[in-house]
Amino acid sequence: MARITLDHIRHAYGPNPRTEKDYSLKEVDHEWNDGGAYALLGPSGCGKTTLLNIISGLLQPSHGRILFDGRDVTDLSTQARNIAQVFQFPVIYDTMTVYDNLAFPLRNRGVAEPEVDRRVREILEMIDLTGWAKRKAQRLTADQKQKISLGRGLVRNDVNAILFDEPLTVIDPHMKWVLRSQLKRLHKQFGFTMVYVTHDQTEALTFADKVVVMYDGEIVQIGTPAELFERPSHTFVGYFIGSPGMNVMPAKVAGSSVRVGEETIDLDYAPDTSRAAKVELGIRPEFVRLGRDGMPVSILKVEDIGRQKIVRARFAGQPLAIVMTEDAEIPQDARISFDPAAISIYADSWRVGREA
Ligand SMILES: Nc1ncnc2c1ncn2[C@@H]1O[C@H](COP(=O)(O)OP(=O)(O)OP(=O)(O)O)[C@@H](O)[C@H]1O
Repeated sequence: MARITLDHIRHAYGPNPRTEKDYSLKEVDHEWNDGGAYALLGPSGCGKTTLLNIISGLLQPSHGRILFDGRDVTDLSTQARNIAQVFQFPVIYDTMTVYDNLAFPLRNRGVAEPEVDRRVREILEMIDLTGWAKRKAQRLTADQKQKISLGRGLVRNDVNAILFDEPLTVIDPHMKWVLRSQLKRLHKQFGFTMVYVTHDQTEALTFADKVVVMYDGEIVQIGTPAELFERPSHTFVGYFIGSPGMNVMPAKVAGSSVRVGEETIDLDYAPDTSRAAKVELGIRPEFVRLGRDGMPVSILKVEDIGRQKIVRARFAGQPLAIVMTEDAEIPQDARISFDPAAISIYADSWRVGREA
């Protein structure tokens, strides 16, 4: 497995890119750890596949270099990069048996038959197709074929990295959960470097140690699931991670206090927003306290979602979501306060840290 260095990578699909807007992938300059499980998460069109294809060698970046364990592989083909890939739709040989499909990547590399057999049986069990080993792949359902693709991606343990591009899209919801947990287990057991593209936050948060959130051709945050939840670096991360997403409201900062509408909230630090055209306050619905003390709020609606309820309210002229436990009481004349440690201030959409 390999450490992957993305050295000032940028990509434009069209010729002669001039402005930032011409780049489908804006500058990425990061190092991803050997044995790390990374998820690339973001909405459709944000550049996830572009970045994955640059890592795999299907696409040459317009600028920058890519290194595996310090070795420049920018000009190498996918095959020479020694990478396994699993795509959204099955890539298998229909006329071969399930067993032979899984054995193919190993036999291709000259692995001895007893070892081929051991690995293939292990994978067959993992993807729950042991009973189908001798069947021709063409007889299988789309779901089963995709499991073979996944198996082919995992069967070799000498690859530099395994890249997954939305691999579970065609898999049914229960099996999705099973396979995701197995991927996680395999990662722990073998320490593969894995990069997993998805637009589904649950998939990203359960699979990865580090989630790479992309928005509009840019990486806006790389963090553990907890970091993305507690300290979203960009308002987009706040919206995109969590359900409901973070409350983001226009604000004005003066020293160590912040105004939202007519309300003033004290902070325990003084964020520097002096150069920002747009200043916002972010607070996750889980960290808004609703009770008898604090600032006035009008309650519009209460949604019961099982063990929790979501209160839809209006605060200082802005919509506000509040998450409460199922049994929490909502008083007649409800008021709110924000957990000071959970308030984030954003200057032109980027979080201004407490150290600022
Ligand atoms: N071959 C191409 N030629 C021109 N533009 C492209 C090409 N492939 C992608 N793009 C553009 O690059 C941007 C990023 O696309 P990309 O496929 O990387 O996003 P994505 O996050 O993987 O989206 P999705 O989840 O829909 O696959 C989009 O604006 C897309 O239209």
